[in-house]
Amino acid sequence: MTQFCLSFQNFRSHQRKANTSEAAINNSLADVTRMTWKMMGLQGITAQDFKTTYLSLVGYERLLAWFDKMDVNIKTVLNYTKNFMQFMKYVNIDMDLLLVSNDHAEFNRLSCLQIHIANSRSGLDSGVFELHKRQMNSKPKPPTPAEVKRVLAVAKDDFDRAMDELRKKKDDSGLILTKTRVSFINRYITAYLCLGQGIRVGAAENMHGSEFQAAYNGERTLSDNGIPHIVVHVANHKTNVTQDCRIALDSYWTENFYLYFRYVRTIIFRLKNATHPYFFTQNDGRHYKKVSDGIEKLQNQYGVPKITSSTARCAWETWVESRPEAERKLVADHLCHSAEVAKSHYKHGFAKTTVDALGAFKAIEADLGVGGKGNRVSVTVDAAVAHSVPRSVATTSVDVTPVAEQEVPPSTATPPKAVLPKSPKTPKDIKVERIMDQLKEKVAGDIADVTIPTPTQLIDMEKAAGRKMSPDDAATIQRSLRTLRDNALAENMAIRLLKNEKKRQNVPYKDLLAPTLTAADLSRNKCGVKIKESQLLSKFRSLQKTYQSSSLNPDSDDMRALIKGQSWPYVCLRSSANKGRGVFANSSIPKGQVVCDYHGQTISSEEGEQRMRSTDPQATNYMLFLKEGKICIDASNQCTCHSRAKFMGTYGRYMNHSAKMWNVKPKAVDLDGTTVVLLTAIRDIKAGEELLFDYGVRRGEDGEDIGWLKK
Ligand SMILES: C[S@@+](CC[C@H](N)C(=O)[O-])C[C@H]1O[C@@H](n2cnc3c(N)ncnc32)[C@H](O)[C@@H]1O
Repeated sequence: MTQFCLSFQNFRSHQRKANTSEAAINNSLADVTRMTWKMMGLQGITAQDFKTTYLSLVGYERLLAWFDKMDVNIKTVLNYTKNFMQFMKYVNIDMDLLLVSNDHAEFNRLSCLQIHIANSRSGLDSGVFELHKRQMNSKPKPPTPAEVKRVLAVAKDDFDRAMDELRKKKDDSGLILTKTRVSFINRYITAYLCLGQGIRVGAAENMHGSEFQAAYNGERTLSDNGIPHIVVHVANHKTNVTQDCRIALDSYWTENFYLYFRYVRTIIFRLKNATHPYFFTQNDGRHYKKVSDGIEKLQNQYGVPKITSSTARCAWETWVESRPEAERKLVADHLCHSAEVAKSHYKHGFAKTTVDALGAFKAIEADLGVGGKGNRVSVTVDAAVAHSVPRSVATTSVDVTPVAEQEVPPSTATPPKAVLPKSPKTPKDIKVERIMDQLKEKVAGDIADVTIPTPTQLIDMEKAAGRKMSPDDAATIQRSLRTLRDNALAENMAIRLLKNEKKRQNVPYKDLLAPTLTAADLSRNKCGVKIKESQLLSKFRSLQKTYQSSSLNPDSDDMRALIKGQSWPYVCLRSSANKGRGVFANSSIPKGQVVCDYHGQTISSEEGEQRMRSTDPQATNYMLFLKEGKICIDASNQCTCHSRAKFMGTYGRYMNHSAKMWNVKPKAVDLDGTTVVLLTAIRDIKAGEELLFDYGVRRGEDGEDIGWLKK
């Protein structure tokens, strides 16, 4: 008891020196006491008997098992262990004073315990990290800058054509612009500003005609990127955005802005018999209000991914997060972020208040290369994309209802956060991190110095400390010490398991050893995580199944993210003549590419048939019967992995049938215990083609003739 109290005092005085508050010290000590008493309780030791020697490895392992059994929140466990580890440091200080000279074995024993706790703790840490990673992977990711550019690329032809018509007019007499045209031109230009230049909604709306005119007349020119462009300063605005902004226009855009200014605006004004100071106006001559609406219409019309200017900014912010400081600052500048916002997003504490996105776009584009870089499914943006949408769709008339005056965009004072924003660290976080770093260093140093004792030596040490240690416990300690240092043991263990599994299942060894498996699983072991046999084996089995059934690795984080986020890059939903909705290629698809998945509720065939019987035979049918395994995937009802709204938008359920012209084939795979049907292109598919697969049935449920089933 004396040693324990002394350590408490030591702990207190050291924490006070580190300026930790009394409340925090008391909290830590409460954790330590709780943990120690629990360890003792689990070993059947009463408080009266307590000595440091009872802080044993077995007790600690039992404690972890107890946490497990009680389903204690992992963060609580981390907290307890953190405090316990810190405390142990001070026990060791005592040990230095009291034990090293007197009781070498006790000192060694406690060192082993401390290392073991560090080992488990980093295991827990990486567990939390894994969990976080999995959660993040299951979230839909923001679009990449390359995807942002697609919005503009797809509609560019139509825009150029519209502007060409304007260009051909010598004067504006007799020039007639339909409302649809005006609306489209407005949208395209504002989309360019919001998406292409990263200007927040609101800023460009406040651009004055006179500002553009002044710039056009040569008041301001700039060519610091080697590309001549004019810069329009937008200084006078009414929104609560606090920055001025600069819009940089290359010659292409200067001319298009001019055409807009010269013809589109004047026509609108003449129609409405009004004058207006603002550069952008609606069809009825009013100030162009809700740019984000316009952008959305453009995206709907052209069937390109939904990107608002805020998600465009998210894309930049997310992308730039992993970039060097200077680049982060550059993007913050270009995105017009205030110092405050920039600080919380990128933590560099400074942002200019101007926009010169052309430079940023060029710099970042150069860096991204074709199709983008980074951890996302990339979409290649090339000229082909611009032609990828059938003209019939492109010329569909759009709703040009003027946007109501009061539809002011939501406050732009608080720009949206990047998708993976790191919340600002509190002083406490920083302190905890520092302490943890110190501890890690200490532990790492200890490991480097400690010669790993053999199990026999460990048993002897325990004997010297007046305790008994079983050979199993000794082996556990040794293993935990070794896994901290290298993977060899864990690797051997895995291979041994594989070999046993091979014998049990009587399958070729190489089929079990999936290429990504050992690397991914064993690398975690660098953190000292013990491999659980059961986990390893179940992973091997599911991998084995999925590898056999698909050429693409379905058991990959990418695949999970695609399914969860339904971020399949090659497809879009459109209406299909006489068939309801259908899935279409939004760009050319190479043969062998998995285009999307079909999933829903997995039920038995019998249950599926029963459900079919109880629904209206005329209703659209979303049941997919798989001969293999006699199961049915019911995609009319919500799956377990998506919300109802999200599930209704999953692509596979909208894929139509063709018996003769199918271009996609289904393949069932097992993904984390759920059957998912992956749909793979059987040939190169052109942009705009409808994707079809053979439902495998030629007659109706009651044997009736159904024409489309045979085509
Ligand atoms: C899995 S859903 C396909 C999506 C469906 N088109 C929709 O809009 O929800 C299957 C249903 O689509 C329709 N369908 C599929 N292929 C078709 C085709 N080739 N011709 C006509 N209708 C078709 C049928 O009504 C069928 O029950």
